[in-house]
Formats: sequence, C-alpha cells, structure tokens
Amino acid sequence: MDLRRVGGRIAAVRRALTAAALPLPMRITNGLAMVSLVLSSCDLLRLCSDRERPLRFPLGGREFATVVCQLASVVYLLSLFAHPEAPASDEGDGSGRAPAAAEPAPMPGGMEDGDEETVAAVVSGTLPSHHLESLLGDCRRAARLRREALRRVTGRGVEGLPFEGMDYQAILGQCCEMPVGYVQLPVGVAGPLLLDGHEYHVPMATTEGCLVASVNRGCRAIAASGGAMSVLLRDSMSRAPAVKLPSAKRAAELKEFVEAPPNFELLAAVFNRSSRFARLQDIHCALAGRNLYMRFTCITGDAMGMNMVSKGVENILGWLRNDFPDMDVISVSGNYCSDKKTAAVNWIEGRGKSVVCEAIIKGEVVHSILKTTVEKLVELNVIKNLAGSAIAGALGGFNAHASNIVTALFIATGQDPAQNVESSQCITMLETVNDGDDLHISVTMPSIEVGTIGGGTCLASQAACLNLLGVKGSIHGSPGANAKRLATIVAGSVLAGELSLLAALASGQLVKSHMKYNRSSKDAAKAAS
Ligand SMILES: CC(C)(COP(=O)([O-])OP(=O)([O-])OC[C@H]1O[C@@H](n2cnc3c(N)ncnc32)[C@H](O)[C@@H]1OP(=O)([O-])[O-])[C@@H](O)C(=O)NCCC(=O)NCCSC(=O)C[C@@](C)(O)CC(=O)[O-]
Ligand SMILES: NC(=O)C1=CN([C@@H]2O[C@H](COP(=O)(O)OP(=O)(O)OC[C@H]3O[C@@H](n4cnc5c(N)ncnc54)[C@H](OP(=O)(O)O)[C@@H]3O)[C@@H](O)[C@H]2O)C=CC1
Repeated sequence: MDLRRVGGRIAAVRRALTAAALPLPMRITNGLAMVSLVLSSCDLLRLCSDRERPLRFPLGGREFATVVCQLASVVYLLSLFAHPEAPASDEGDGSGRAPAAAEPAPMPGGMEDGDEETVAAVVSGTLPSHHLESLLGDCRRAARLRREALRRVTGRGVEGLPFEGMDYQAILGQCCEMPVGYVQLPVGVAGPLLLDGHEYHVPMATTEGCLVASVNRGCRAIAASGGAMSVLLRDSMSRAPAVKLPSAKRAAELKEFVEAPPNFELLAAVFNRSSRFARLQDIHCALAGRNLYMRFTCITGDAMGMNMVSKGVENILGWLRNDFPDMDVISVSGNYCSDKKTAAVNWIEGRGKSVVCEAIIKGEVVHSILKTTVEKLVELNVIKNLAGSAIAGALGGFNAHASNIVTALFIATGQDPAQNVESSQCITMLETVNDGDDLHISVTMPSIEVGTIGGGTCLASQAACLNLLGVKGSIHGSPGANAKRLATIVAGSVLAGELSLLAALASGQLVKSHMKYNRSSKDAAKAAS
C-alpha cells in the first residue's frame, strides 16, 4: 500500500473537515480535536463498561455522536502525523491578507504523485527550477512545485502572494519566467474622459490613494467644458545598435552608406522581411570616435514594437556585413535608441507615439470643480512646471505628475512598465484664453510607447482593461489604429491628472486630500498615538 497516498487522502479529509466546519486557526482546530478525542474516549470507555446499557447496534443518538466524534478526531490527528509539514493555507483568499504566520501553508491544489520527489530535486539543486515547465509539461503544476521548493529553501512562506487565478500557460514564453504567483494591485476607474468626441472609462492600477480621484476630477472638469482633443504627430519605434569600425573614417563611410537616400529601399526591404507589420521609416546616425550608432525607426502596427524593431535591425546588421566585413557589432542596442532611460534623443526626436492633447476649461468649471482660478493655475504652471523644472535640470519633466497616470494606465493595460521612463516625458502648457475668462491647457508627450498586442496585453485582466477602453487587439484592416488610440487616451488622462493636481496645489489642497485618501484614518490615528 502506498502510505504517502493514504496519508494524502487523510490530509485531504482533514482539510475538508477543517474548511467545512471550522474556519479557525489550525492551533485551535488541533486543540478542539484533542479535546474531542479525550472526551469521546472517556465516554466510549464508560459506555463499554456499563453493564445495564451495553453498547449495541443500532446505536442511540448519544452513542452515535460519541463514535462520530471519536472517528473524526482520530482521522484529523492521524493526518498531522501523515503530513507533519503540511501547511495551512498558501493560496491567499483574494483579500491579500496572509494567514497566521506561525502556520505553514499547504501547496495550492495539494501534492500529486511524484511531486514530493520533484520538489526535493529542486530543493537539493539537482533539478534547476526553470526546467520545471518543460519537464512537467504543465505550467500551473510547475509554478506550484516551484513555490513549495521556495518555501522549503528559504524557510519562509509566500502566503500573501496569491497563486490561484493566474493562467500560468499564458505567461509562458511571453511574460515571465519562474512564476510562483502574482501581485495584486487595485484597479480604479476614472472618467468618463471625453476625448475626441468619445467617452472613455480609464482603468488605473495604483496603490497611491488620491490618484484616481484626482484624474476623475480632471475628467469631470474636461467633460464639463466640452471635452479634449488630441493629435498624433508621429508613430515610430526605434532601435540603435552600436558597431565599431577600424577607424573613424571607416565609421563615417558606413554612416554615409546607411543614410544615403538611394540605399533606403534596399535596407527597408531587408528590415521589412522580419515582420508583416514593422516597416522601416528612417535611419539616423551618430559617431563617437570609430563607434557608430545607427538609430533605426519604424512603425510597428498595434504592437509597442521592441521585439519587432530589434528583429528587423538584426537582419540589417547581417546584410551590412557583406559590404562592411570590418564592422564589429558591439551590441544590437547601443543606448542611442533609447529604451527605458531618460534621454534627450527621445524628448527631441520622439519614440513610440508623439501626441499633443488640449482642452479649453471654462472659468466657471475652474471655480466650481477645481476650486481655484484661471490666473492662479497659469502662474503656478510657469513657476512650477516650467521654471521649477528648468532649475532642476529636467529632461522632459516639465509637468506635475504625468508619470503617475502613465504608470497606472500602463500596468492596467499590460504595457511594459519600465517604459514609463520615456513615456512620461511631457510638457504641460497653460494660458488664459477668451479675454482671460477661460484656461487653455495642453500636454505634449513625444514618447508614448504603447501596444494593444504583444507583451502583457495578452493576459486576461490586462486584456479586460484594454477592452474597457475599446482598444483590445487590432482592428481588422487597420493595423496600428488601436495602439494609436490608446496613446491618445494616455495623453488625455495625463491632461486630466495635470489639471486636478495643479488645482490642488494652487488651492493648497494637496496635503489635506492625501491625508484623506492616501492615509487612512486608522493609520493616522496609529501614527498620532
Ligand atoms: C482628491 C481631490 C480630487 C478632491 O477634490 P475636491 O474638489 O475637494 O473634491 P469634491 O468632493 O468637491 O469633488 C469634485 C470632483 O472630484 C472627483 N472626486 C472627488 N473625490 C473623489 C473620490 N473619492 N473618488 C473619485 N472621484 C472623486 C469627482 O469627479 C468630483 O465630482 P462629483 O463626481 O462628485 O460631482 C483633489 O483634492 C485632488 O485632486 N487632489 C490632488 C491629488 C493628486 O493629484 N495626487 C497625485 C499624486 S501627487 C504626487 O504623487 C506627485 C507630486 C505632488 O509629488 C508631484 C509634484 O511635485 O507636483
Ligand atoms: N527585444 C527587446 O529589446 C525588448 C523587448 N521588450 C518586450 O517586448 C515585448 C513587446 O514586443 P513587441 O514587438 O511589441 O511585441 P511581440 O514581440 O509580441 O510582437 C508582436 C507580434 O504580434 C504580431 N501581430 C499580429 N497582429 C499585429 C498587429 N496588428 N500589429 C502588430 N503586430 C501584430 C506580430 O507579427 P509579425 O511577426 O508579423 O511581426 C508579432 O509576431 C514586451 O514584452 C516588452 O516588454 C521590451 C523592451 C526591449
């Protein structure tokens, strides 16, 4: 008989008993089982020794209850010995609360045949954890065993990290290696944002209390003033490899070759072979001694495009070697691209989608919804967002909090969150219009890097947020249309966020509002005591 299997069954019965009847901490259920065992044993002994009322079938009500208590407590306690390390609950209950720290947690779904050996191999290091998916052919099981191995290796559980509810198959080869669970983030919705004649309900994943409320207020002010309008100036993703040549002269020859208009069609044909959607637009080079940086830009349909542009550039590098065999490819990315770093090249040339979004906010709306005046807002913008940022030596940071909105929207919709660095570059402009009665506000964002296909957009929750905005996937026959629309929504939401935060600063409301929405009264009271 397979004792482990029997032990597993008993443990399952114990879990069922505990879950069904006693949603209590395990030390309490253990105590109750012990008390039940002792009392039912005493009662059984007494019943057996009672000559006047011998124990016989069918059992009476009290005898039956005693036998059931005896059996249940024996099964429960046996299971503790069958699985001495059996943990309590590792799955998270969706509330994000961790179970009592003293209790080890069971593996989600429990142990199956062979699991114990696999976990032991990972723990001992004989089986690399990242081989689990290919070895087992079951992504969920692989994540479950990795999680258990992690618990045993570190001696620490990850009880608060949810496991159930993630499609582990969907992230394989696309989103994340060696998964053990996922992190919960609340998603709030701001809006409707009235933009280009459409209403959008904007999903924002954030833990900064007050942020959604702020964007919501901005949306309200925009809608009450007739809406915002956007214009997309440019759509181009870039990748810039670094190559070394024997001399600066030779590097300059390569620069001249790739930038020469007659060669563009040749290079584009090589680049475009790598994708049905990526199309080479431009090549712009810079030299540093004998090193050459070639910034290739292209459209990428509805994808953000980093993989696509990198593939195309690799094709070109291979092709260039025919004419420049002395070219040494240092790296397919030479940082002149520039991905996930603050850089003037993106601020000036743009990267991804370059968008301007504007609105005229009525003076009465500035008063009633934003609780300030047009003059105060204009003055604040000059002193804070323009002069203040200049003094700080900002690079594309001429705004109040564009990155707040960009990051929350990026996470909600499955964008690459690291690209918030350049995607948040923004200059916010405010001026009076209509004889000083109303406010003209605009945000100019040259590098919004978004996609509605690829990366994290395939995951269920992120796809749901894209769907909410009406930009999930691509529109048949119009590649790129959804991604462009998403970029304008990002800019429109930033416009709303800028309006509201600037208003809160102008009216001295910022700290008070954050005490209300960003620091709960419970925490505030705790800190004060
Ligand atoms: C919090 C508010 C909006 C209150 O603003 P308020 O004017 O007192 O709110 P109200 O109760 O009068 O309501 C006005 C409208 O605001 C919205 N609103 C109001 N409350 C909510 C709520 N709970 N949930 C959703 N929406 C809300 C809603 O649209 C409402 O209209 P209604 O629908 O009621 O007709 C305002 O004080 C505010 O915007 N504060 C600024 C907060 C902010 O922007 N924080 C961002 C982070 S700051 C930071 O991280 C960056 C920083 C500051 O360091 C950057 C820098 O250097 O500048
Ligand atoms: N490689 C790198 O250097 C970097 C990669 N990344 C990561 O890259 C990923 C995003 O890369 P990205 O290239 O955007 O996405 P993908 O690598 O997922 O490429 C998009 C895929 O979707 C296909 N596709 C189908 N329909 C469309 C359509 N309408 N428009 C565009 N493509 C379509 C493309 O086809 P086809 O094959 O014909 O092109 C391609 O295979 C993210 O996970 C990001 O984090 C981030 C930064 C750097």
